[in-house]
Amino acid sequence: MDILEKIVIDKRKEVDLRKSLIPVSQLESSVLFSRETVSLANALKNSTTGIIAEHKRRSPSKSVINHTLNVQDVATGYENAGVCGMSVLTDGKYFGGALDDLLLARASVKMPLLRKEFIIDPYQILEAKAYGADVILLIAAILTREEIKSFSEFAKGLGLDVLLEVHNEQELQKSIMPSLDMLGVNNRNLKTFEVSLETSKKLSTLIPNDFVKVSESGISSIEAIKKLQPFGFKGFLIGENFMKTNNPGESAASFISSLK
Ligand SMILES: O=P(O)(O)OC[C@@H](O)[C@@H](O)c1c[nH]c2ccccc12
Repeated sequence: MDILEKIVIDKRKEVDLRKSLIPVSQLESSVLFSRETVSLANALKNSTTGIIAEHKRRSPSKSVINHTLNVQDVATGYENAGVCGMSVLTDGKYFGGALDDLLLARASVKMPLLRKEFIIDPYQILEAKAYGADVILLIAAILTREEIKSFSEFAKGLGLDVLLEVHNEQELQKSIMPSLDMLGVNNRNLKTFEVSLETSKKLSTLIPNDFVKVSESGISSIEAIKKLQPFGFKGFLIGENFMKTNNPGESAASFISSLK
């Protein structure tokens, strides 16, 4: 069994437990549920830098990245750096995150927030909204075409943007549909952890131009971004490169100023 399969098995158990403890009606009556969302896709379209900065404490591929920072400080630092949006990992077991991280980030900033999660059930989309997200991630590798369609339409109905993540041509072909706002190419294979920016370049030509193209993972230099821009990428999701430092906001700020 590969790591992605393991994560999904654990996630189903976790979601069943959450559902039994917090009913949908409670999520729907939370204060943030009626908040008006801010579009990440629009922010990326209007930006010349397009950085989406991530809060990630650890990962199955790197183990500990940073366990000492306060998520509110990280969020404020990223916003001041001028990023287009922030990705907040909410998976606990494999990434050391929590839904409360999303809530705390929301309390600190106005910029678009992405709930970074292994979404396998519409309940998690309601949670995303209730905890202050503006965007959800859907991962093609763990969903059927029918699920991608129904989950993305459900999210759109709640005012959330949808970022659909693919890693190969087959995942991309099954996923293209109008209810998605952004198509992300993950340069990291979630089954083997291998990282190659060539994956973004290879798949870019197959992504129709009506989607905002995002390149995800393994980006650690300005040169990498300069190489990806000619392939039509408008968004760049960066986690470890910022989170491995003592001050992710400052590293994002200096990264963005050298990109301009
Ligand atoms: O830390 P990196 O290599 O800059 O990567 C960030 C982000 O792309 C990565 O965390 C990610 C991309 N897709 C995911 C899906 C689930 C968990 C994590 C991810």
